[in-house]
This record gives sequence, C-alpha cells and structure tokens, in this order.
Amino acid sequence: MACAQTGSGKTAAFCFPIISGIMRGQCPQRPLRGARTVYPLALILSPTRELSMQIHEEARKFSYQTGVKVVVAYGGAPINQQLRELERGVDILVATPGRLVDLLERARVSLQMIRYLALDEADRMLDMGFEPQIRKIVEQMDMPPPGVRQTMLFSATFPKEIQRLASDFLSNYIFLAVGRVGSSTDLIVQRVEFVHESDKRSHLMDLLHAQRANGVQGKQALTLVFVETKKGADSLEHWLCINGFPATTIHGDRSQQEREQALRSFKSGNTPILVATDVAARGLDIPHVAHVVNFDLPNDIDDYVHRIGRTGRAGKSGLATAFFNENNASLAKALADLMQESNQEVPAWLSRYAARSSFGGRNRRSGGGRFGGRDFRRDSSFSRGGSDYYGGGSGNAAYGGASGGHGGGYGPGVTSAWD
Ligand SMILES: Nc1ncnc2c1ncn2[C@@H]1O[C@H](COP(=O)(O)OP(=O)(O)OP(=O)(O)O)[C@@H](O)[C@H]1O
Repeated sequence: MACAQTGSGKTAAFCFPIISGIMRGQCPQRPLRGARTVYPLALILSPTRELSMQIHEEARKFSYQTGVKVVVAYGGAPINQQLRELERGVDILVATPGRLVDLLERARVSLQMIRYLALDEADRMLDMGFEPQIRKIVEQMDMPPPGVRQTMLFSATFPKEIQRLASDFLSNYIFLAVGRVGSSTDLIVQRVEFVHESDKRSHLMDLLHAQRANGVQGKQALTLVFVETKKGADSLEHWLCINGFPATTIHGDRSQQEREQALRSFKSGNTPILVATDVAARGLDIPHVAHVVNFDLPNDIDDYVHRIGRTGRAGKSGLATAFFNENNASLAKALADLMQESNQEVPAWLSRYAARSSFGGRNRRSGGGRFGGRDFRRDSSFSRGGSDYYGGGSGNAAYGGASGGHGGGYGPGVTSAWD
C-alpha cells in the first residue's frame, strides 16, 4: 500500500517494478497461444477510462524497446479493436474494471498468469462504486492468490476504512507513505473565497477576466473548473461560451469520443477552460494546468485533494481556488486543517466555520488523534488477533515490527517518517 502526494510520480513507481520483473523473466511460462484467450502477466486497474489511457501511454514509453507488450481495455470504445490488440500479445494489461469483467466473461482474458496486480487510485477503486467489481476480478475469477501475485495499491489518499478493505487483497504487506497520507503538496497555493450560490458565475467570470489580463499576450491559462453535477457542467460550459470564454466539458453523460475530444482540446489550449465533474478529479496528468477552481466544493476532503492535485504537478507550482458558502459548512474543519498542514493561509472566517461546524463521515479526518491518515494497523483499536501485523517481527519487513528496524518502539500517536 503506497501513498504519495498528487503529481509526485506514482505511475512510474508501480510501472517500473512490473516492467523490470517481467524483463527478468520472473514469470511462469504461459500456455501456448492458440485458443483466443490471452494470459497477461500484470494487470493495472484504474477507475476512469481517461486514466487508463494515460497509464497505458506511460507504461508503453517506459517499456520502449524492452519487448514488454502493454495493452489497454476500457469501456465506451469498440471492443473489437481492443480484442485485436490483445490477440497480438499482452504482458501488461491496463484496464477499467467494467470492460475487464466483460473480457473475462467472454473468456478472452484469463488472469491465471497474473504475477503483478496494481490498483491505481486504490481507495477509489475500493469505495462503494467499484468494490463488487474489484472483488469479482480479484477473488472470484482465476487470479492467483495474494502471495503468488504481488499486489500494489497506490493513491494520494487512503481512508482507514478503505485500507481495511484493501488488506483483504494483500498478504504480509508493507505500508509506505511519502509525506502524510491524504495531504496536499505545498506547491499548490490554495485560496478559499466565500461566494453565495447565486454569485458563483459572476465571481468565476471575474477570476477568468483577471487571469486573462495577466496571461501572456492576453491568453487564457489552462483552467479546470469542478462542479458537482453533469447538468451543472453543461450549463456552466454553455454560459462561459456565450460570455466569450472558450470552454468544454467532461463528465459521465458524454460519449467517450466527446470526452476524449474535450481533453485534447483542453490540453492543446484550444478551449483553455474545462468544466468537469469528479470523473476528471483523479490521476489525470495534464501539463500546464495553471488553475483549479472548485466552483462546487466536494463533500469529501479527499476528493478536494485529488481535484486540486490536477495542478502543481512534477515540481511545478499551481493555484487552486474554492468557492465556499453555508452549504459547505461540513467540510470547513477538514479544509482548514488541510490548508494549515500545507502551509496555506486560512481565512479567519473559515476557521470560525471550522470551530463551530458539527461534522461527521469522511469529510472529517480521523487519524488516531493526529491529522492525516496512516497505516490503519497502527490504530490501537485495531486487532486481528494475531501477531502477523504488529510486533510479530517475522513479517512486515519494512517496518521490522513495532520495535524493529526503524528506530523502533513507536506506538500509536508517535511521529515517525512512516506517518
Ligand atoms: N522522476 C521524475 N522526474 C521528472 N518528472 C517526473 C518524474 N516522475 C514522474 N514525473 C512526471 O510527473 C508527473 C506526475 O506523475 P504521475 O501522473 O505519475 O503522478 P501521480 O503521483 O500518479 O499523481 P496523482 O495522484 O494525481 O495520480 C508526470 O508528468 C510524470 O511524467
């Protein structure tokens, strides 16, 4: 289980070991091809089609001239073309869960030879929407058990309850966190502005005007605007266009072709404003996104972390502006904590909201008394009734048990580099 901030390069972190493992020939002989079933050695699952496409492109670059074959399969695109690609041979299959289940049910893909399984955006993959499909793929098809395969879970956020679920897919695993789990990078300047619902459009317009005026040769910098609903996305896009701001939109009701076209047009700068729902919140690595606007704030602080993480990537700086009003009161505490943690200026009015808000659920951070999540096994209330998680000494090599290789002896609540 690995956590590192958005834009820090997690894709390479799971692709290189897989490619290297396959190149070292540490995988079993596959059945002779003849039947139409293919037997990939590695499977990388991701929650959105666009993210699968991006991982595929990256993995192909990383495996250039290695002979390792990477194929992608995702929904909304013709399956026949993907089947033809698969028939040409596949070592690493990058897929979205729905399309993969389809391929498995058609017996066109077998997971029997999988030695590496990576779940990108693992917490999203295991939350309510995807868990049944992931369980089916990992537990009910022909995938080898944990231990035979190596399983890697990556995300910038990892709520405890999802960690707990994820541990079903792992055996004797290492929890590796770079920085605090769920924190955002301080390369992103975060601003929160109090804006009533009815003022949001004119406020956005002011921001965009100012941005254009400051831009090189009056050019609009790439701006990603997050809204809560698909309808809201279409309507805001329309309004921006009629007001002279070239915009496009990406959300789940658009055809795959339209989604891909929107992304291309945004990346190229032809339509420098992209209005998006959460479908674009995770993983997408679009160079030069200067500004992320949370026109509607999400209910979950982790979603906020992923959204703003579309800027400030790979060591570059970025700006994120959120429109906050009474409707977002339940997020106030988590938002103020997050901002403080990443050295941002927290407006006094937000601190007041944070102080008086009553909150619950996932918008509240729970980290054993400290802000930021960590390995849930270190929560004193967690017990699996065995010594294999903590203090056993034999397993868990990276930790060396609770009193082992890293200075030892730290209990819950004690700071360590692994927090
Ligand atoms: N060692 C490196 N040097 C320079 N650039 C890098 C390096 N590693 C990764 N990058 C670049 O950093 C960018 C972000 O990487 P990546 O998309 O893997 O981030 P991530 O950690 O998966 O983010 P997210 O949590 O948003 O999915 C990419 O453009 C990638 O090419």
